[in-house]
Amino acid sequence: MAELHPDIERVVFSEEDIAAIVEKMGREITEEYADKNPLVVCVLKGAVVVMADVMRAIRAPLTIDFMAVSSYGDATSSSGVVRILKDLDSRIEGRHVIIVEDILDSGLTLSYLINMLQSRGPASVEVAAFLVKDVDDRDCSVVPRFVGAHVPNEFIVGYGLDYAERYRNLPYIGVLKPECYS
Ligand SMILES: O=P(O)(O)OC[C@H]1O[C@H](OP(=O)(O)OP(=O)(O)O)[C@H](O)[C@@H]1O
Ligand SMILES: Nc1nc2[nH]cnc2c(=O)[nH]1
Repeated sequence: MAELHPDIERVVFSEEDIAAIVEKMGREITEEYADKNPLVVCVLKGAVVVMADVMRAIRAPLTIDFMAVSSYGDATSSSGVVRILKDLDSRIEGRHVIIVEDILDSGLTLSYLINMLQSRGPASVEVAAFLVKDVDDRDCSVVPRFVGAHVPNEFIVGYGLDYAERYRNLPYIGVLKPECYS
């Protein structure tokens, strides 16, 4: 087990928890997409870690692509104004697209992305969200087809998730000590 980072107050998902969630998501996606050759899209930067794990847990042919977006907001919330920093390399017309996200919080980022991708004529667009935060004010238009696990409404880091670009490389997911927020 990895040594606990001194800034982490509490672990929410251990490496073992994460591995089990990844396998479950991989199994579910494999069952539904075995014959569909999906395009699995990673939303950078946060989803890069879950993407690397989940794509290897999908036992079916697929291709991958990446988008980089930036949501305007402060370090712990997004505003819904999304800027595309890197678009897909692939055309998605007629393709079954699965967007892999590390976390669904307000839903603003995904809502924007889904609308944008839908306008390009894919066969389908679904979301695989590793974590879904239990919040009251979610944009209800976003309903992930695949959910890894639910988390309470608190800010978490690790396994791709950052605070001010730090902590993405922690192999577990946890809550920061209050004194670590600046
Ligand atoms: O549901 P929402 O409230 O929109 O929040 C979810 C988004 O927030 C995080 O990204 P962030 O904008 O922090 O960028 P990052 O992926 O580069 O960390 C996360 O990776 C999701 O993309
Ligand atoms: N790091 C991090 N990014 C987020 N984006 C939306 N919710 C969260 C969260 O809880 N942690």
